[in-house]
Amino acid sequence: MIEAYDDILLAVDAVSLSFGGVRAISDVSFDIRRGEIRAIIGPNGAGKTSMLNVVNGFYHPQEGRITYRGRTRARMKPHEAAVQGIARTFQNVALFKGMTTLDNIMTGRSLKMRRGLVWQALRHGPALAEEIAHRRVCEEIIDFLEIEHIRKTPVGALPYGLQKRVELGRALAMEPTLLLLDEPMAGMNLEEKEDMSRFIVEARRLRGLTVALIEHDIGVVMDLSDRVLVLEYGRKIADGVPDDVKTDPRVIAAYLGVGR
Ligand SMILES: Nc1ncnc2c1ncn2[C@@H]1O[C@H](COP(=O)(O)OP(=O)(O)OP(=O)(O)O)[C@@H](O)[C@H]1O
Repeated sequence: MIEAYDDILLAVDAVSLSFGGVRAISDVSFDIRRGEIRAIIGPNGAGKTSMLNVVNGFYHPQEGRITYRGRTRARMKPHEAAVQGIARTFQNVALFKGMTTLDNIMTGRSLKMRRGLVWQALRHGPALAEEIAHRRVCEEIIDFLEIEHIRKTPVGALPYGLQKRVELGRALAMEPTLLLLDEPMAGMNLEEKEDMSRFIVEARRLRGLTVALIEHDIGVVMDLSDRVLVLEYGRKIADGVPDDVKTDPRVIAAYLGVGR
């Protein structure tokens, strides 16, 4: 298991984010501990995706601070997030649809490739050795995610559930410290959700990952997560272990009870 479970990997402190007149996030603070699976839930429009975009540097909050691995950041671009070990998947799958599963997962390695494009194109000498090493990492991920049978299939031809799995593979290929998953099980049937849950738990165990995920399926969230942050209209209304959050009257009123 993870040794430093109590360490804070990421702290969000009094963050507020507006788009023109729309306040997407209002004064939200929470943290993510190293090695935990942290869920962010809430009704539609609660600010969940905006929060992931703040964490990975895609949006810059007007107020508040983000501290990652002990360093408080000013502004950060998404590609810097990747360099710092933050990877993410998207609500609507963002893969190269004409490329195969293997090639899509290989794109997750691009930051780790040391040889330039010319060397890569020549596929010769050190560049070839490097490519083989990257391929090996990707093949291991393909085995791990049980998608060997589709490794040469263009992802556009795959059912949605498998595309989500390939997207997870690409994120894992980045060998992140913090993995952000935006609705990893949306549109999946029960069996696919169980598979995805298993992969997330195993990725955490085997790779020492920390995971933050947005998910609407409350059953999955409560089973999978160590702690759950609940947002409503951009505000934090609850934060704690699943058993406490489940029974919190504000959460029941805002989210669980009315099925919005
Ligand atoms: N780029 C943007 N420009 C303007 N408004 C935005 C933008 N992104 C989000 N918003 C607004 O901010 C609020 C929070 O949106 P966000 O997508 O973060 O919520 P969410 O909880 O992820 O919702 P959902 O569950 O529907 O994905 C909403 O009112 C939304 O319309």
